[in-house]
Amino acid sequence: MDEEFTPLDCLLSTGTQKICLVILNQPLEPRFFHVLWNKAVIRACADGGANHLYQLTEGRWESFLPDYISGDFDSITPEVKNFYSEKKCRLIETADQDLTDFTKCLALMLDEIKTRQVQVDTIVTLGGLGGRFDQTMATVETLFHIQKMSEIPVVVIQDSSLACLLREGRKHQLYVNTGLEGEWCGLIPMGGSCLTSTSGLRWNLDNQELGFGKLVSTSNTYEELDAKEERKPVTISTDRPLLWTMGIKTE
Ligand SMILES: Cc1ncc(C[n+]2csc(CCOP(=O)(O)OP(=O)(O)O)c2C)c(N)n1
Ligand SMILES: O=c1ccn([C@@H]2O[C@H](COP(=O)(O)O)[C@@H](O)[C@H]2O)c(=O)[nH]1
Repeated sequence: MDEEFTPLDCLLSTGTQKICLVILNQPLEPRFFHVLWNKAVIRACADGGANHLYQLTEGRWESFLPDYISGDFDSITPEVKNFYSEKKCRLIETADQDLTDFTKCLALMLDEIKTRQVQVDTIVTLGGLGGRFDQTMATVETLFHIQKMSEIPVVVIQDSSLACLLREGRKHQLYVNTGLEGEWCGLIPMGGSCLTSTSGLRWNLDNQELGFGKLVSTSNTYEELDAKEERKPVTISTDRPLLWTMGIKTE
C-alpha cells in the first residue's frame, strides 16, 4: 500500500492538512507555535506543556485557551492550573504511572477526534525531542503505542527537528519540497531491524537491513539535483516500523 505524506505541510500557513496540536513540557518556539495554533482544530497540553503555553502567550492568555490539559499534574504550576481552570478549559487528570503524560494526552486526543467527528490529517506535537533523554526515548515509544491505536500520522517537532514513525509494510512517499526542509534526514530502526529500500536520498538502501550495531541511516540528505530539477519525493519501504527524522530550515 502506498502512503503519501508531506511532513512539513503542517508548518506552512498555506498547508492543506487538517491538524490537531499537542504541546509538551518543552520550550515553545514562536515561529512554529503560531502557525500550528491557528490551524489546529483541537489543541491540548500535556501537564507542564501548559506552563509553556502560558509563558509564550503572556498578556494574551484568553486568546490561547487549549481544549484540554491532561496529565498527572506534577509539573503544571498552581497559577497556570488555576488560570485555565477558571477559563473553563478541561483539566483531565490521568494518574496512571505506567504511561507518560504524552501517551495519555494523545489517547485522549483520539477520543476527542472521534467524539467531535472531525476529520484530521495529522496530529502535530511540539516538544518531545529535547530536554531529558529518557523523555526523548519515551516520545519514540509513544509513537509506537499510538500507531497501534490510530491511522492518523503523528509528527513530533522541536527546535529544527521533526520525527515520525513510518508504518511497516507500506511504501511511503514523503514530499520534501515545501521549502522548509533542512539539509539532513535520517532513518532510525528504533523498534528493531528493518529491511528497507529507499529512493530520493543521497545514500539509498536497496532491500538492506537497518539495525543498531549494523547500519543506521543518520546524516543522510536528499538526492542532488540539476539546477532546474524539482526535488522528487523520497520513497521508503520497510517491513517494520521505522523512524523518519528530518531537519527543518532555521531562518
Ligand atoms: C518499568 C517501569 N519503569 C518506570 C515506570 C515509571 N513511569 C513510567 S511512565 C511514568 C509517568 C511519567 O509521567 P510524565 O509526566 O510523562 O513524566 P515525568 O515528567 O513525570 O517524569 C512513570 C512514573 C514504570 N511505571 N514502569
Ligand atoms: O524533558 C522533557 C520533559 C517532558 N517532555 C514531554 O512533556 C510531557 C509532559 O511532561 P511533564 O514533565 O509531565 O510536564 C512528557 O510526557 C514528555 O512527553 C519532554 O519531551 N522532555
